[in-house]
Amino acid sequence: MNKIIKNHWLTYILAVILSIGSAVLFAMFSVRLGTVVDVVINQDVDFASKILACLKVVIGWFIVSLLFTYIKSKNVSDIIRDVKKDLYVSVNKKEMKDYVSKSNEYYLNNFTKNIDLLQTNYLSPRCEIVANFISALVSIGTIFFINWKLGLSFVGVSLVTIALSQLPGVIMAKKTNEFSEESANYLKVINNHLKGFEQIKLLGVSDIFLRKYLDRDNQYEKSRFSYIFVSRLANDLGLFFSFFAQLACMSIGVWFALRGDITVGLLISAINLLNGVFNPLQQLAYNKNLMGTVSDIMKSFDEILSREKNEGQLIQNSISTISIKDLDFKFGEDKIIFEGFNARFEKGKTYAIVGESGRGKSTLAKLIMKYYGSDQYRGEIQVNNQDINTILSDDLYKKVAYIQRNDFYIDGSIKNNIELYRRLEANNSLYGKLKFKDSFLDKPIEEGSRNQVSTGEKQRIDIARFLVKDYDVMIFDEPTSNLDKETSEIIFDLIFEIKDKIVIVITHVNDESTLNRFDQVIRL
Ligand SMILES: Nc1ncnc2c1ncn2[C@@H]1O[C@H](COP(=O)(O)OP(=O)(O)OP(=O)(O)O)[C@@H](O)[C@H]1O
Repeated sequence: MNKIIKNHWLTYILAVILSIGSAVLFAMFSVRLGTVVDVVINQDVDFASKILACLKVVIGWFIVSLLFTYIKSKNVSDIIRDVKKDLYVSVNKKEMKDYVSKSNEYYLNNFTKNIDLLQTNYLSPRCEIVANFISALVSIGTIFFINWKLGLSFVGVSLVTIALSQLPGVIMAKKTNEFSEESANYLKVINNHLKGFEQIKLLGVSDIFLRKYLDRDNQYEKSRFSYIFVSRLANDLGLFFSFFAQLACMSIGVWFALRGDITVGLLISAINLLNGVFNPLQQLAYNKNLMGTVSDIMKSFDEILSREKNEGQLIQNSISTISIKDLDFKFGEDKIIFEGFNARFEKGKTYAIVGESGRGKSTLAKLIMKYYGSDQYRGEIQVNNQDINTILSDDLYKKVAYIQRNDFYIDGSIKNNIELYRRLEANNSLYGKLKFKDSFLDKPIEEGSRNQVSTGEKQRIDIARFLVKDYDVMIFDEPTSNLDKETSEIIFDLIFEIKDKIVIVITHVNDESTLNRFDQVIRL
């Protein structure tokens, strides 16, 4: 994160320079305002030129402040754009095992809510805090210039104000984290309920799910309330301390004027300069508290951004064997899936993996596809006698296809959904074998019309996405589960047409005639 932020040092420095300019012009305006008052009191003839000088400074201040706001916004939006880009790239470069260890909503929350919090609670305050500090410094410096004793007294009062304004920072940090966490939980529930809309409706369980939703939303809104309240409270407390401080400073100023240490005009200048001290100081304390709230969010970004180097060897030659040796694997402490399991798959042969539901058929495919790390199982999984953990994952996925049911679609035609933006050669014979007519391939599958594609058709789309490319190994996970007998036979015919590859089919089909077509049937 810090690296991305540092990359935008130029706009940040520019913003700092402009904030110095704005503070200096504000101080100049305050001093000139005092001279205008003194001119009036002394009935000087130079009144018009003093007013004009004052006006020029105000216009200058406005232009510089406008530029500051523009550059600050640019700095913030450029950083946000880069953070999001890096997050997207990092998520896509994650190893399968790392990605699936977190929920989709965890990532979604980081791309949305946490990005917003990064902007409001860190990047914007980060620019403003410097402007706040500089404004306070220049204004106090100018007061020193008017009268150093007055300046010294103001510094004392300011320091006390800053110290008191820090108090709510710790609570603010806690409430921000709670708000972010509750947002992720909320996203999870709402996302799931929307996905399950049809089931909820058809089962008539809307009321139950409404209650579940309200429970979760209640937690979320409570955390939002605490977050907003504590943030506002911090701001109001800052204002409260600042009012007291201004009152104290003003009293000190009047006392100096009464003693004749400063003129009435300079007293007015000093009082106006107090705006350049206390508003920014109050903002500074508030911004500092805000910036302290995002440390957990930053850690979360860093966690996503941290990329294990995608290292590993390429698979030498085309894949001729996959061996599983003495595999022990369990979920949690007691759900044993494999114990001393051995299997060997060879090029040119077809394998059926059968077994009752929940035995671990898909888990076996996922182990080969590195969904689980080597620290999660014992034994060895080898491709061409190379341990899969030493193999570059992307190379594995280039050579091994794992075809499973999924609901990933892009807006476009069925053909676009098979091709998924890849430049592929025409596959008319494959489409013909899969019974895809031209009218079907051109059919739109956009948001809203997805229900117009049947489950069996979707299943064939899933299969076609992989069959259009050349792989050494093809693992089909229940390729015919939603297909009629005739289409199932077409799919099996297609599968058995595949030559010179390792073909593994996870299936519930148990008719002997189909199973007999495989070279080996592995029963789990
Ligand atoms: N990430 C996980 N955490 C905990 N348990 C899991 C996880 N993934 C799967 N399981 C459990 O492990 C068991 C094996 O799952 P798997 O999907 O491999 O079964 P399967 O043999 O393919 O079943 P089916 O034929 O029903 O698809 C199941 O009981 C499943 O509930």
